[in-house]
Amino acid sequence: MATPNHLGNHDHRSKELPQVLVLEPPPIMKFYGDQFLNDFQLLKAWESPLPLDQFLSIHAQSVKALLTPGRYPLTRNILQLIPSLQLVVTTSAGLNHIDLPEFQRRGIAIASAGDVYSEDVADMAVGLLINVLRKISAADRYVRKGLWDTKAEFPLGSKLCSKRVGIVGLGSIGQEVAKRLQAFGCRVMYTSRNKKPFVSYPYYSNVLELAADSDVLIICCGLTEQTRHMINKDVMLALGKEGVVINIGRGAIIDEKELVQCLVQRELAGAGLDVFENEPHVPRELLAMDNVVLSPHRAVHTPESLTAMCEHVKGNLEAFFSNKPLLSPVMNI
Ligand SMILES: O=CC(=O)O
Repeated sequence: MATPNHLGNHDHRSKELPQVLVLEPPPIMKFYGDQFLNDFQLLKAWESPLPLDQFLSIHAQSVKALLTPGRYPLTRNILQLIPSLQLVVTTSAGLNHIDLPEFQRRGIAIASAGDVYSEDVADMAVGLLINVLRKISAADRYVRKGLWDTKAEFPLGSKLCSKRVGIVGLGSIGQEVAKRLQAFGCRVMYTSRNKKPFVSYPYYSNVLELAADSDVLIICCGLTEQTRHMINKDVMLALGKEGVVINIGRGAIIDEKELVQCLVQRELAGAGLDVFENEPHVPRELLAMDNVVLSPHRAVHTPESLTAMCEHVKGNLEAFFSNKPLLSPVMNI
């Protein structure tokens, strides 16, 4: 295989292929390499010995498409260095790494993960909830530590069926969570920016009222200025001492310091967290709590979802370069 030169070019064929800038490899490339993008010339910034701004200046007037992972901040400063950019394909469902108003101002289209991950993330949300309620991780630790054979009684878990579950954000992930929990016999209700006419779950326009009527809150929305710290102390106190919080959205949707305090002071019964405010930092207090289940932001990733994402990214890039509609355009920017 040809080694890339400082421009990020890979082989002699690449000159004729549409160029796609990649500033940092997205998870699909880490797991599957980049063979699935053989029909494109990938300009890999991280393989260039040049500083990023110099690397970008070489391609600034020509490159039209950028492929990016969810964690790479796409700021006004970066966009200024790539004035020819017309499309960003992000492999994330969340868009909080993107300066959306600046994209809109520049007329740059965005294609997101769409609903490719929704089923896997919903499975994880339900898995975390059952784990917290039935203490599966704690039970595993109890057995491994050899405590079964002793007088240390393992505490009772709590039943999932008939729990009142408040879903925060009824987009495609929230809808998949709702579908699964209905099958478990839960009473599903939700809050969302708007009432969804196609579902019959009770709608709350206010998260505080939703929390007051729920046993469990599952955070499924995106992180925006409106949702940052939306799950604050008042919301957690309204959920109450028997309440459980599950977060598969973004860490900063919950006020993490207050969450820790509520758990320490037993104002909440437990939490299942796939996401954190300052990843990969996890507050130390949480590590010691048996009623908290922790996961390293992996809800979206299964071999199946990553395979689907390879196809999805390819499909979006092919659509763009052949002037067809994107598979998953972000509309409301
Ligand atoms: O968290 C992962 C994503 O937004 O896709």
